[in-house]
Amino acid sequence: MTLTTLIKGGLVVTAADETEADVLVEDGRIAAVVARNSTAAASLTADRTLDATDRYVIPGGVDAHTHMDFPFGGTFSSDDFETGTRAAAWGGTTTIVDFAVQTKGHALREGLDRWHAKADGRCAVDYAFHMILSDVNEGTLKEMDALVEEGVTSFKMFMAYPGVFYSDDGQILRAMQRTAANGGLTMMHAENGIAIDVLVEQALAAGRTDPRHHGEVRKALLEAEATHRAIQLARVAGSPLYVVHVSASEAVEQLAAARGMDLPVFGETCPQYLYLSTDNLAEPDFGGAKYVCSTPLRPREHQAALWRALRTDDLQVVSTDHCPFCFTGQKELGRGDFSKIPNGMPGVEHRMDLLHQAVVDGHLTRRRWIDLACTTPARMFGLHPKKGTLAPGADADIVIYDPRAEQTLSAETHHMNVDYSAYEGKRLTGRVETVLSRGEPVVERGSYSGRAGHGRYVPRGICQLLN
Ligand SMILES: NC(=O)NCCC(=O)O
Ligand SMILES: [Zn+2]
Ligand SMILES: [Zn+2]
Repeated sequence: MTLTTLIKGGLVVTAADETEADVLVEDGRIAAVVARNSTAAASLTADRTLDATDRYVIPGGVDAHTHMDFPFGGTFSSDDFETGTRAAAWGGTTTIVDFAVQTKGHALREGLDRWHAKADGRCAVDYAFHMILSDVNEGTLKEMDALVEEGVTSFKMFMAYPGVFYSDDGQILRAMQRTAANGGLTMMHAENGIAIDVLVEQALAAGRTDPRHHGEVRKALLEAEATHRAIQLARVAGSPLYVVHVSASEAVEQLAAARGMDLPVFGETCPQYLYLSTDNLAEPDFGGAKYVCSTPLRPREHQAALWRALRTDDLQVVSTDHCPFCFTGQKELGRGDFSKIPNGMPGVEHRMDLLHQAVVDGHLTRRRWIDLACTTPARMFGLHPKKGTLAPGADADIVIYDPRAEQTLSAETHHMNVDYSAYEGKRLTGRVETVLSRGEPVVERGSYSGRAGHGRYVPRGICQLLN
């Protein structure tokens, strides 16, 4: 017999509402959300009661952009599915959507099977996959239809990284035409990689080898240009478009203009672009390498545009792009040549808290916090209403959140498998207290009770934001 759980006394916050309500969980699903002043609330009983007095009760986070055990620059990201999903659970994220990789010259199926093998039996929370297209050809295009049918409904392409993941405009157009026909969503890493490589070569030839030059050569205008081009290609193909890790205000302008024309164009940013900047990339003694990611961190002036776009819905999702590499032995591969620093930063554990801090600081409302971190990612990637909300029938992925707890982020205390924190010493108000994944406690009042293998693969439907 399965246990029933009653979460009592909290403020239930969803993207749509804030209600003093109690939440009843049965068989891993939400059975009822009952307003506290109703007669029904008085008669609710369960095998186990969790006290949420003075706490928020929110949906588990949906992080739609992670890279566990991801190959880059001759190494692999340092979190695998076991350590990465455990850290996600600690941070109140109960679903991740990771990127399976097609290797050049190989089938999508081969890459997807490899990602299933990496994740199967290892995850602490539920997971799904996008597919990275590294080699768009006739075979790839045919396979895309089958993947959409089986629940891998989004495909990432790269206008960056020539010779590695890069697709040219013709390949991009063909793949977009395919998603226009099969209901898939095209995701784009929008940076002009061909032009960037020229600037990289020139910088290195001039002796500009430090990490800060990574930010300088990956120019905001080259993000904006690629964003513009991706939008026009999507228009020609008649396909929806989701631009990942947007960091430049000029790229936001492109998205806003497209959305102003009612085009099905969406965008995501990440906490690192909201809180960190080129100042971090300039940290001495190669310290800037910790912050090398692409798109790169930008000068602080870009942040206001990103916060504004999150409020006005020109950006709809905040994901982490969690792709950690240890400083020792991994980031160090690029000492003396910034182009050899593996690209990516850790973050899967801190997204919910960093966005709650945005509520504290007045950038976002509580409901918008939940919308950006839980509900819209679930709808964008075909997981709603099973994931991303608190409503009868939804999976009981629930976080009890203490909005007044104080914490200081540090590599000493985080749970990600990486030897530094991008936010070392940052003080935050608010903290995840208890996390349920399909009704099972995975974090209980600050101690871990999850297990590898609890997390299940979730096939996805198509994007739910299209008319
Ligand atoms: N973002 C990053 O620097 N690394 C991960 C790969 C990608 O998303 O481009
Ligand atoms: Zn990318
Ligand atoms: Zn990424």
